[in-house]
Amino acid sequence: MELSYEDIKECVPHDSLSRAALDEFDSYFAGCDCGPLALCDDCNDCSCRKHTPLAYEADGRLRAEYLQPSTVLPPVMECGWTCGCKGRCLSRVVGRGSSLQLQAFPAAQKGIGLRTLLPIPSRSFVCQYVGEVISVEEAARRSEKHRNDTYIFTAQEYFGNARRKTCVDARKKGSLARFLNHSCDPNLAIVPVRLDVSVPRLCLFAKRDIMAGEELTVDYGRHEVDDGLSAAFSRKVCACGSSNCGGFLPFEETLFDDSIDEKGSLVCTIEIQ
Ligand SMILES: C[S@@+](CC[C@H](N)C(=O)[O-])C[C@H]1O[C@@H](n2cnc3c(N)ncnc32)[C@H](O)[C@@H]1O
Repeated sequence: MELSYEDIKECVPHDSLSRAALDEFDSYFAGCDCGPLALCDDCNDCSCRKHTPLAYEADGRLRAEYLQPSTVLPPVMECGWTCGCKGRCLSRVVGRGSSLQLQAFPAAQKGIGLRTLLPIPSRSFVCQYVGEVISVEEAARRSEKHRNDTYIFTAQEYFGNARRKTCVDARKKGSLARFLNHSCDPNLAIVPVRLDVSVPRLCLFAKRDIMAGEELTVDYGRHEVDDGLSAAFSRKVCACGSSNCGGFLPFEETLFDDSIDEKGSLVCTIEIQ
């Protein structure tokens, strides 16, 4: 595992991205022209809300439907710096950041893990998975190289029949979120959130109330019944300790397949309306 990394606050584009993908980092949404006191909720005429409903409750927590498995959801889009609204806007949660205190700690067989020093209410924004945004081909190359030890998270979003993959590698550049370990019964869920530009931010929200001192975990990918090939394919034994543990880290089961999302990358799949 890789302990030294450059600490960054936001994702950075990598040269492996196409010109069009690089341009997305600088192409800002028009934003709403609401006044500084606007709430930008579903009850006013905010132009941002005409595209997507407000994803948050008044206390800033994500609406429950966004954490339901297998639901088709509208994308989460927040107001950003091109918008006229300011402090009262209810659509600025990731944009405001988090005041939670997170800490890396030794997590036995899992290496380093991440825990919270404060209680976290269910559906609160916890942190962003930041790193280098790399091309699918570069993700395939890197995950082949590091196999049992990857920091790449691939979000797959489906917009009807179109699929968009966003690959974020926190190996060399990242934040404390890079220490999130896998659990088959995780307390965090990953949700792509957009503000300012169309490149999604991979954001982690609490699936339930989390106590101070608890390890923060996420599900790295798909779960399949063990086909007996785990040992032959050198899959890493999962040490999550949950009662429904699948036995092996899910993202490593098809390391020797051809497609990028089966090459050891952590995968989340989201269907968007
Ligand atoms: C994104 S890193 C997480 C941080 C890592 N533990 C570290 O020390 O840097 C992913 C790697 O952590 C380890 N890991 C994560 N969850 C695990 C689990 N449930 N059981 C065993 N190892 C795990 C695996 O080596 C995996 O490739």
